Amino acid sequence: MANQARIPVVVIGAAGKMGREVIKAVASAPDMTLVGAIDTTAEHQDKDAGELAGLSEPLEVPITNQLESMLAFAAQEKQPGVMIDFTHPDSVYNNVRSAIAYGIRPVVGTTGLNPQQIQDLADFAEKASTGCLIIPNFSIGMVLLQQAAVTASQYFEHVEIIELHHNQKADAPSGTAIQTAQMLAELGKRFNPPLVEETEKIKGARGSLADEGIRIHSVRLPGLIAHQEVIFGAAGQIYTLRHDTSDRACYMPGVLLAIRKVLQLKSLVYGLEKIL
Ligand SMILES: NC(=O)C1=CN([C@@H]2O[C@H](COP(=O)(O)OP(=O)(O)OC[C@H]3O[C@@H](n4cnc5c(N)ncnc54)[C@H](OP(=O)(O)O)[C@@H]3O)[C@@H](O)[C@H]2O)C=CC1
Ligand SMILES: O=C(O)C1=N[C@H](C(=O)O)C[C@H](O)C1
Repeated sequence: MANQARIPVVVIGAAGKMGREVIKAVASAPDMTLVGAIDTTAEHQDKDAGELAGLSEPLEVPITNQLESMLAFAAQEKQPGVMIDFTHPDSVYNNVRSAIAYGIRPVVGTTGLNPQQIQDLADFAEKASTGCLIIPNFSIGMVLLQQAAVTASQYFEHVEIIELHHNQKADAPSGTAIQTAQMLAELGKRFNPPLVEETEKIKGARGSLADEGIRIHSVRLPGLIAHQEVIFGAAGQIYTLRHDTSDRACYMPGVLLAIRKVLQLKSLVYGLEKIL
């Protein structure tokens, strides 16, 4: 495919665990080309993004911390550009606003945006008539788990979520667990009616309380990547749904799909299940 016809992609968080994986995936996609690799880590400035990601050949795209100038550069490409964000909950909101301001479509993997921030970004994307995707989890297995959980929640009154992640994760609960709880809460029924008055002898023992009485428990340990259980209970039975990741490559088909789909959108869409 001629270079002009490829989707120009900017990766922000390029030196991180997910950013490196995305760079490899974009480099191997026949319809995409990496035009920018942004990361604030001082020790990685000016390194070749491909080499940093572990590719045998350089991509001739240096890591830079200059977001605005990189967005301005991408905006000059003939094809509409996409920025994929895997950074940090503290920076993602401003990154996305900047991308939209330059006409670059954001695909957001970073979790930790609060509901007000998501609404603000939706309003901003709508006004700019620009596609934007916020995807708390890019793996197909998690979409299937969530669908099964929604089905089960029609028949169970008691449910708790346990999410388990590596201990370099900044936000808790995970974006995926929050989204899963939201999906169950959308049914409009209250879960976990109390049978006794509970006392937490140590604060937080019963986890965090999401909408409609759904509890989320967060585990952080080295050795984990990303895992989630949704546990339903009823008299005499337990129904457990579990998803495990063993390699961040599991997110890449979803990431590439999102890069292609965001170009067809004119507003903000939340969740991988909406674009499958
Ligand atoms: N949606 C999904 O399917 C998935 C989402 N995630 C989410 O993606 C995010 C990133 O995860 P992960 O890759 O593991 O994290 P990492 O910490 O490994 O990578 C983040 C990178 O972004 C850099 N960074 C931070 N702030 C900025 C900024 N303002 N501009 C440019 N670069 C910046 C960091 O630099 P420094 O370290 O120097 O701060 C780091 O190199 C998290 O929110 C995580 O929850 C993760 C996996 C899957
Ligand atoms: O930080 C991670 O690793 C992950 N973050 C996302 C989340 O918060 O849900 C997605 C996945 O769980 C991996």
